[in-house]
Amino acid sequence: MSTRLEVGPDGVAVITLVNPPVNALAITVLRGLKNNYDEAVKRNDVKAIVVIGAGGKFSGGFDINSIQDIQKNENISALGGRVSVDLMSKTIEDAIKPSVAAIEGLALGGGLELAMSCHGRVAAPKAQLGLPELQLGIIPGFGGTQRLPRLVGLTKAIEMMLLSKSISSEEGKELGLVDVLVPSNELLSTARKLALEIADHRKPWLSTLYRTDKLEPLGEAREIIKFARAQAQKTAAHLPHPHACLDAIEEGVTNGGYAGVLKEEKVFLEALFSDTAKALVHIFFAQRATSKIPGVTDLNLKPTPVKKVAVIGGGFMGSGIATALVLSNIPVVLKEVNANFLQTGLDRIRANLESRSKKGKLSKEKFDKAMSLLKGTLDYDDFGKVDLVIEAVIENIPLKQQIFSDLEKVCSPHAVLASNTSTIDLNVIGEKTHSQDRIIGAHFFSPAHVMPLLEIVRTEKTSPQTILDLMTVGKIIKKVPVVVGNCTGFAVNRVFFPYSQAALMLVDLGIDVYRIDNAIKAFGMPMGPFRLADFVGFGVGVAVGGQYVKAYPDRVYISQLIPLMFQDQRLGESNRKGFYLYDEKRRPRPAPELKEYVEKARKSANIMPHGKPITLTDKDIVEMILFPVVNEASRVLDEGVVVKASDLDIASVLGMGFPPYRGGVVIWADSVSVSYIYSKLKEWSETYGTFFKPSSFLEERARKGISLSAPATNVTSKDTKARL
Ligand SMILES: C[C@H](O)CC(=O)SCCNC(=O)CCNC(=O)[C@H](O)C(C)(C)COP(=O)(O)OP(=O)(O)OC[C@H]1O[C@@H](n2cnc3c(N)ncnc32)[C@H](O)[C@@H]1OP(=O)(O)O
Repeated sequence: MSTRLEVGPDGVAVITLVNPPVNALAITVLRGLKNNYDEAVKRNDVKAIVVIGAGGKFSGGFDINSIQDIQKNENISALGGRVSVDLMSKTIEDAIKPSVAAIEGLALGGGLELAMSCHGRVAAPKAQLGLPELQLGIIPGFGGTQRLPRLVGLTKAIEMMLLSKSISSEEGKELGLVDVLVPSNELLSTARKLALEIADHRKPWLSTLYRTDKLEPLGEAREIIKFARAQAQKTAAHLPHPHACLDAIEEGVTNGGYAGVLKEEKVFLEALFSDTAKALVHIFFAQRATSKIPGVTDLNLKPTPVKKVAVIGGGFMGSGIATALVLSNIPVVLKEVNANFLQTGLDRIRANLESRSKKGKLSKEKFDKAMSLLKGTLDYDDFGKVDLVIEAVIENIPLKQQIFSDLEKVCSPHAVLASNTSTIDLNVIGEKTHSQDRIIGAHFFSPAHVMPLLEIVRTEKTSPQTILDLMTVGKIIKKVPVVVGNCTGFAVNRVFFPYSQAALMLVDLGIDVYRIDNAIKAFGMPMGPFRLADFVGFGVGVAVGGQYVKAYPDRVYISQLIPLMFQDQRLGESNRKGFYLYDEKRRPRPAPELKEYVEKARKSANIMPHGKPITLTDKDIVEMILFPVVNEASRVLDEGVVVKASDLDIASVLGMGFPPYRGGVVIWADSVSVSYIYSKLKEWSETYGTFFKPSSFLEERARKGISLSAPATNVTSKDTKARL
């Protein structure tokens, strides 16, 4: 892990970044770069310098492992000094010899910042260029906030940074970020040539930091920054770092690039140690760790190529799943029970694709391609040729059992047989087959073509090959697959069931519905529990609630509120009447008549102490709703429903919208303190009943002072073990 220096007879020193897989700028690489530059500048046989990345990738940026080390050890020595000032500016940009970056594959974060410190940039087609640091809760820290606006203009640079949005090298060429675009095989030779031309002053020797030609005039620049601040306030009100990034940009626009670099350095270091950055860096690694499943991904198995998929059922879930598949170029056979249902399913898929086209996210060509991959059917004739079936019919056990026993007969023996059930035990679904090893859950979240999470549910009989094959398809269709065990609600729905239960109990205890939603939204959830109940629909809520009462009778709270409303044909958002009323654009407003239902429910529950509403702060509300979620998460960890705690963090963020800048439900619980959560749950369980009773796992961790995210081997629990 370092760099390589080779000086050619043409007088060009080629410095190669070598740190697979993405040539991240680890401290050794940054040191190597500095040493190579010092040597190249000193040597008489060197006229110019080219920087390139090994293995077809320029660089994925500063090493995020080092960021985590810096955060954990609270020590910035892993940065290797003042990289922005000393290496990027003084050593590279101000050198007496010019440099050219030869970019292939990707130049992200510190990688692009390195390229922008060079005096020219040559790129191969389709390289990915961007400054995605804000996604990690930090800001660009190697001069990017200054150099990018000077190369592409303020508006585009702000968009790229604030949205962490990368562009292609083709777009980079149009904008001026890339000077020359050449085929891969000409990349190095063209970069050498350009470097020599700059050295000989046949091409301009431009130091980006001192350029102003692309910057908007000061007044206009200030307006652009003001607008960006307003946007950041609207879209990310909880987050300070987008504003910090704009502060650094503004300093450079007002007082010059070098002043901007100094401001950026200060702000970058502050952001690095923020809770937001710690949480988002955790999320970065947690997301990648979901692909590492012991006993599955470490067996050297090869994924079976999935060339064609069958989806059974063209309802909302089935059509969403089929949409996700055709969007990723996988041919789909959609099966329904009659021509009418089939047409409705196909129309839904078309509508999903059209909605993307209208938003400019799908070209006409891609739309046509996706539609051409779709075939409707009423029989099993095509099923012999599919490699994967995803069943998405109604939650009816005999129906599903029949389908799976049919599938066993009509599909090839290697085909993966998946069910999108969210409540039915997969062992029961596969009971009537001899193919339990290839039966698996593919639990998509609605809308399936939009939501990024895919819970892959394995039973004790599911084979590693089947799991691997579904994980692979999940990745192809751009989902984050999280492998979980087989239990009611799997990981996400199970952990978040107490979310609505606790909220209903608080209402019966006298707290206002809308106040609860507002407090939870202020915490950072995309919607409060009552807005969510409307969104999901009361029909689903009542049915799923029944399953939980059966599965976890010791910890459910039975409120009459939703059943009372349901009886009166209030179905939630679908008929525009639930806890809220909805206009034709589905905008919610409080429902004045809700009061009567609440009063009736409270009367029937009769749990207010001395018949009087309890008093809570917003903090209490958040804790009384989310600590039971943590409690269930602790059981899920204890039972081994997820492979590791960070899987639950990712699942909570991608499946429930738990705020990523809080790191996911487990890491958040650790940040609050396990013993505090335990003590509160214990107190409430004594006052309000067993719904709040802390799990033995939580109790043990609190007693021993061990975090919830620590691996299970640290604790021996008496509780039940994995139901995998
Ligand atoms: C001072 C500076 O301004 C600060 C910075 O530069 S911060 C870093 C900014 N850069 C980024 O945010 C880019 C982060 N990386 C990515 O977006 C993606 O990994 C990528 C687009 C580079 C590649 O994506 P993809 O091909 O899907 O592979 P992906 O699985 O994500 O990554 C491959 C491996 O590289 C690692 N990796 C990627 N970028 C890395 C980085 N900057 N540092 C350390 N490791 C990195 C991943 O952790 C993963 O490791 P694993 O195989 O052990 O799990």
